[in-house]
Amino acid sequence: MSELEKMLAGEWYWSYHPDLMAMRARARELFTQYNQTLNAEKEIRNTILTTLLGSFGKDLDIQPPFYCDYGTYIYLADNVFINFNCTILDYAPIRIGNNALIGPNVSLYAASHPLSASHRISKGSDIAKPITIGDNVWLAGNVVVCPGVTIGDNTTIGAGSIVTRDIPSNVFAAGNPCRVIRSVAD
Ligand SMILES: CC(=O)SCCNC(=O)CCNC(=O)[C@H](O)C(C)(C)COP(=O)(O)OP(=O)(O)OC[C@H]1O[C@@H](n2cnc3c(N)ncnc32)[C@H](O)[C@@H]1OP(=O)(O)O
Repeated sequence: MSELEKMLAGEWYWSYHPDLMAMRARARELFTQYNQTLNAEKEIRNTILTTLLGSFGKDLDIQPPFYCDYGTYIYLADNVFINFNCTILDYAPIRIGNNALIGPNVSLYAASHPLSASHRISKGSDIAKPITIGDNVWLAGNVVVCPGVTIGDNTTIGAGSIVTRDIPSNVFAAGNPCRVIRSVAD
């Protein structure tokens, strides 16, 4: 298996393989271009995002600056709004559903490393798990979503939360670690 195949299979892999570094360099060039665009330059933004992202739906609005590692593994549905300074480490697929509101300084991290220091400093010490965010979800400012987390439809995650475990649909959850605070009826 190549390092890319291992990464996408959720196995330990070496993220400094030249092929992976080249893919990340490509993403950096594209988001650097994107981050220099003006709000009125919608066609230029759309062209860059078409090259950068895995897929996206209608009416996407990403406010610069925006950062990601590959872009290729980011899949956005319709009517997604991403506010300033979002960081997405898409070493595994990251899916965001329809009508998402992503607050400022939100970070979605699919990438992780071992806690054992000797393993961490060896080659092959990277691992990634997908993140899935349902439809109509609001992640308030400064939320961090950890690898492998799924957040259900219609849920709100309060500002500053660190989401380490799955959160169900139709709730307000917050805190570090993020816990369900209450159900939210529509
Ligand atoms: C798309 C964009 O650009 S978003 C723009 C930026 N705006 C934001 O980031 C919004 C910031 N506000 C929040 O995140 C808030 O958490 C909200 C609005 C989601 C919810 O706030 P509230 O309606 O006040 O929550 P609610 O009254 O249900 O609070 C219930 C409990 O949860 C606690 N709580 C509320 N928010 C949080 C939070 N972010 N972190 C930890 N605990 C929280 C409350 O203190 C309360 O605890 P208590 O009962 O012990 O007093």
